[in-house]
Amino acid sequence: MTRPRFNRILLKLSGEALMGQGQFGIDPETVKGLASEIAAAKKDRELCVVVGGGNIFRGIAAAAKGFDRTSADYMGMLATVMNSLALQNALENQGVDTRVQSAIPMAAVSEPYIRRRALRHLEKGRVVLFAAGTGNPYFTTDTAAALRAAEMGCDALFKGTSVDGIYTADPKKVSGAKRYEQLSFHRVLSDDLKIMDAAAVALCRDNNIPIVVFNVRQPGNLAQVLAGKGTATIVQNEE
Ligand SMILES: Nc1ncnc2c1ncn2[C@@H]1O[C@H](COP(=O)(O)OP(=O)(O)OP(=O)(O)O)[C@@H](O)[C@H]1O
Ligand SMILES: O=c1ccn([C@@H]2O[C@H](COP(=O)(O)O)[C@@H](O)[C@H]2O)c(=O)[nH]1
Repeated sequence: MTRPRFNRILLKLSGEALMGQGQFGIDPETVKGLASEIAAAKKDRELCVVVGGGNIFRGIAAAAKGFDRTSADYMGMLATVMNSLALQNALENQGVDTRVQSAIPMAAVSEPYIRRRALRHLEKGRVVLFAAGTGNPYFTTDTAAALRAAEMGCDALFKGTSVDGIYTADPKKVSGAKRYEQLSFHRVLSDDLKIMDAAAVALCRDNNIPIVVFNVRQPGNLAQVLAGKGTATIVQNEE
């Protein structure tokens, strides 16, 4: 199947994509590799990025162990700021102009999120990294990615994760699960395919933003998938 070409995209990177072979945290070599793939991708399109925080802190996991959920979620959002700064640093080392905008104002380390300013950065060819998720607890960075993709008028949301698409069930738990090549938003929601939270999927559906799910931990895959090749699942509205 040939996938369409997109000119302004939002790339959502799972926090785990920054861990490398480790079980936790940020691996500088891995971040450098990701940055060079993003630098190449940037040459042909406008690009914004949202990075998750799962390599450092997940609010819901901490809440299950007795943490106050809202405090834990704020800690999770702070984790995404660290990841964004790490990626910004690696991108700038490769000569890519970037700005980090945080949904939780943090004047010493980033710009606050200002939609019109972010749009201007994109027009000037800068990569904009949106940090701190939506700025609200009880959300995820997938929802933040869908929200910012809608606000920035992105043509598509590319979700780079540790699986190469959407399966009939979680492939890490169900060995016989089958991968879909394409799917409707309706199907993702009605079959409760937990690749993204429902709020993010519904936001993309309502704003007609296709979602492309691919494995970003496989080197070189981002370029392949952006070129409409490689293994991925595309989610879009039915004709
Ligand atoms: N139907 C499905 N098809 C594919 N993957 C699925 C499905 N259901 C659940 N998953 C799981 O969804 C996960 C997607 O994780 P994702 O990258 O979104 O993590 P995240 O929480 O956004 O990132 P982070 O690491 O930043 O917290 C995969 O690891 C996969 O195991
Ligand atoms: O809008 C948001 C986004 C994120 N969080 C918290 O951050 C962590 C890490 O994000 P992931 O999407 O899991 O990578 C998340 O578990 C939440 O605790 C948030 O509260 N609001």
